[in-house]
Amino acid sequence: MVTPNRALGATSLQTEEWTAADEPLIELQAQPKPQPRSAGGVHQPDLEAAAPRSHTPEQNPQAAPLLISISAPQPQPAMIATATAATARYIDDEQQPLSSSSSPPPPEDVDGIVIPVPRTLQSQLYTSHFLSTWNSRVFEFASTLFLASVYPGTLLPMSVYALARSGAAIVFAQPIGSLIDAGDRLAVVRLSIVGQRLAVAASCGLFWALEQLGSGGGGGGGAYGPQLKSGFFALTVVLACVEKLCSVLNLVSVERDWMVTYLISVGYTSLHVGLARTVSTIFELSATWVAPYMMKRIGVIRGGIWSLSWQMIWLAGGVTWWFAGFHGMGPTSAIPATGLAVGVALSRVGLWSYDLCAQNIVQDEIEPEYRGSFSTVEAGFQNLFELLSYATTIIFSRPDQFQCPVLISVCSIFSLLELEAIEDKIPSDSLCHSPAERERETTMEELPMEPRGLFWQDDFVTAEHERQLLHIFRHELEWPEKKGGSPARLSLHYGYTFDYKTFGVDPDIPYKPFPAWLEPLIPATEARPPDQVCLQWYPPGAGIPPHVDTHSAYDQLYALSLGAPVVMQFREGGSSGDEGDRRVDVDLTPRSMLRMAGDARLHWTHGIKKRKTDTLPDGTVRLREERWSITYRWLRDGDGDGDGDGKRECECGDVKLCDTAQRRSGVEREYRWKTATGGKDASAVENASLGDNKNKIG
Ligand SMILES: O=C(O)CCC(=O)C(=O)O
Ligand SMILES: [Fe+2]
Repeated sequence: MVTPNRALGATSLQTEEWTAADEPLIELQAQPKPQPRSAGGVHQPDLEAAAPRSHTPEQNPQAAPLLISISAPQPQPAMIATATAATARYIDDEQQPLSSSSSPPPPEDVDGIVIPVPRTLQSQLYTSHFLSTWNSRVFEFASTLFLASVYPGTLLPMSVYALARSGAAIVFAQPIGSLIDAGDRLAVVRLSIVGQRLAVAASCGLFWALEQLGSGGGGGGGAYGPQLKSGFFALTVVLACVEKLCSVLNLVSVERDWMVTYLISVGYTSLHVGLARTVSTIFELSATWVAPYMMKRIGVIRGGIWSLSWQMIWLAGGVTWWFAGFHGMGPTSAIPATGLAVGVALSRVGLWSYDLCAQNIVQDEIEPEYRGSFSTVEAGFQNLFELLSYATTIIFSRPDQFQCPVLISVCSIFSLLELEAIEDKIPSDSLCHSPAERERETTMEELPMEPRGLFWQDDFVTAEHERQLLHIFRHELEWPEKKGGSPARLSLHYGYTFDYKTFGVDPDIPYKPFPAWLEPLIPATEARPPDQVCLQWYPPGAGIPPHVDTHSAYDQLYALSLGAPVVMQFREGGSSGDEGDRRVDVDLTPRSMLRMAGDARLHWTHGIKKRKTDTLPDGTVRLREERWSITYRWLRDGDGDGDGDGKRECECGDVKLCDTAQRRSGVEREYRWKTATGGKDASAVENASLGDNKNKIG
């Protein structure tokens, strides 16, 4: 479809001169930087909604996955009993919801001793657990702020700090688990609380001392200032590890048994629970292999959608099973509980896979400088849903009300998927059509404007396909070294390499086959594949000088735009210094394919100014962002003029822009370049436009 107003108006940049010197990069203005699309449309809400979410090993290495999802109900008195059961067993006689007539008898430990849990202990336990979780989260956030203020301008200390903290949780996961399993549970909870508080208090003192020492290594502390600062920092790292381990200890020792107890209360033995946990963990871990494979095959977005769908299907199945049995057998019957447990365990493959897909999208979509704030907002949402989960289980705390939190949780997950789908504008066929199939459906239309010969196609690739491509460009390709300080375009070449001395294919450089990602991007509108394809990366601020792609060498020309939009300027007849030549700006929108033919190809130059913003016709100043383009070139037939010499020649006769016309009219090569480029260095422009030297092409 032809986009109206594609041409941005021939006058908007009329007075600007186009030389490197005259084109200083416009510094970032007070333009609001486009906010990252809220989570690239796929931000990570807490999919567990009404259940505490701790599905990464780092967050909760020990907690049973099953527990996490089904532990939504607050522990009933009987549940607390086994939660703290290492040395004593309690049952609250007054409340005993699990020993109602329709329920099996309350759980007993192997010794069969049951001791009531005092209400005060229950509420203390809840309060303490709430405070521990709160403490840990606030500390995590505050420590980042402290470090940012102590070490401005570098992410290194913060990263070391966070890495050590998370690393400790992973490395010490096993010993912590053994401590919980082997020790006195109440003592372990106490140890975790005291340890966490002490670590936080000591860290605060150290942060204060670090602040006093000043930022950037200098400041206070006299001659020993820097060493002191490093020492203090090392101590804060150790304390962060202690704090993290204590918080995991607390989380696991208090929360884990809710689920275990629930399953035991419906008739599970310890062996059954152990088996269920193992199977569930295997499911979760399988996502580590499933997700990357899936992303490779169908892309991150579709991978994310498949993961969410998988999650929903199993959750729906589990919940249906559970509800079906709920009225018949009661909440404490093993069969409905097993149905729910199986559904939840299987659904978690989807949750983990989704998380991995979302991480990938965040990496690709969110600018590095926003990733920090993005992650804190994300963490905020997780905490919010966690709080909501506690709230629902406080409101619906009896086992016969357990269906309410479960229902709320599942509904939240379903509605979140709906939101994701709407926000990401997932096309209805995106689950089953490959991008390659879709992209050939449309055809090119000529833009109704001067220069004639610009053919356009919106959405040559889908947004999802584009995302996959950008991922490959960013992470899988080897780009040539960047030279110089200012933002410069980098190029990679495929197919034949053009030799500017002979104006033919360079026989010394072997044909470089098109990589798999390029194959589906070859325009199907030409009789044969292009002879040369050039992938170019434009960092913000980079451009390409005005030029015509060598007439004699190449016939038609296509350019696919990916990433951020950019304004390309066409100038009539090349710049000969007079200001009368017409200029037309064309907004190259992402995923669009442009074909240059006729006048636009032969008699107008094209180029992209080196600057950090583009001004649109309505006055909007748009910040440049990373852009990639793929240029496709077809070699002209040799001996097109029929004189038998086999030379590639162009018959357009434009002495200003055509190398054949210039050669025929005796214009010297050097001069020819200068004419075409308004006096700029010739080879620089040719290299700029057509792909640099042989070495780079490799
Ligand atoms: O980046 C583009 O879209 C066009 C690049 C170009 O003109 C060229 O490579 O010759
Ligand atoms: Fe070009």
